Amino acid sequence: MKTQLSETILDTLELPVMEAFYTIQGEGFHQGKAAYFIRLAGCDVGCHWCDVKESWDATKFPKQRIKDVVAEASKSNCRLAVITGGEPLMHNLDVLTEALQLKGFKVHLETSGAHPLSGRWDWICFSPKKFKKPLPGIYDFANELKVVVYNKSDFAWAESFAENMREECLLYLQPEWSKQHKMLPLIIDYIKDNPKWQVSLQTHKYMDIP
Ligand SMILES: C[S@@+](CC[C@H](N)C(=O)[O-])C[C@H]1O[C@@H](n2cnc3c(N)ncnc32)[C@H](O)[C@@H]1O
Ligand SMILES: Nc1nc2[nH]cc(C(=O)O)c2c(=O)[nH]1
Ligand code: SF4
Ligand SMILES: [Mg+2]
Repeated sequence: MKTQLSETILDTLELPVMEAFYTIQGEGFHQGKAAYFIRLAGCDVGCHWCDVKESWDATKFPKQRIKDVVAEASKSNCRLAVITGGEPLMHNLDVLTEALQLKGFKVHLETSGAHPLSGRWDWICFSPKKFKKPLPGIYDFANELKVVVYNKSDFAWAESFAENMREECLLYLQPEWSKQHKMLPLIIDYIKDNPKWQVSLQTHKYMDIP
């Protein structure tokens, strides 16, 4: 079994990092856990309600060596890394995930699934988008499906994905932040009628943390 990545690879490979920060995972199954977030730049999906549009243009952010990104992450107290973006799967994530795992991290992914899956993951949160269709390759690997609900038609759209997921995949409905007041009551009623679903709120926004 390989236990070390070659120094040459770690010295050479770079990724565009918009920001990296130590916080609490605010969403989904792991909500409430301390986690080190690595937000990779670049996204071509174009959700009009995206809460991190600054991440879309990867050229705005300098590339960082994977070695340095992992060294920074290792200074945090936790051993849970969340790779998000932007759309992280626009980049090959094999080396980043392996390097983090070799430092003892569990590595979680936040993705729209619109690009081919790379990397080895301890947890995958799949959040499909209408604006660029996901690739079906992600269906068999997702641990949670987290659908953002922006309007009423999104419930039927969410079901169309749920039926493709593995039996053990957890199902979450998350209100779009600006539509929370309108959509949360509908989500609550929907889940009471369809209890295979659970609510996911962006709890970090209530806690006013990154
Ligand atoms: C910014 S995205 C980055 C990862 C990836 N591009 C994706 O969309 O899954 C991280 C998570 O935030 C969710 N999200 C983005 N904007 C949101 C908003 N305005 N309200 C609720 N959830 C939002 C996304 O659906 C995704 O689950
Ligand atoms: N605290 C916190 N939790 C999160 N869970 C998913 C996030 C993301 O932007 O991917 C996110 C985020 O931006 N902050
Ligand atoms: S896929 Fe993710 S990062 Fe890209 S626009 Fe949509 S929510 Fe934002
Ligand atoms: Mg976020």
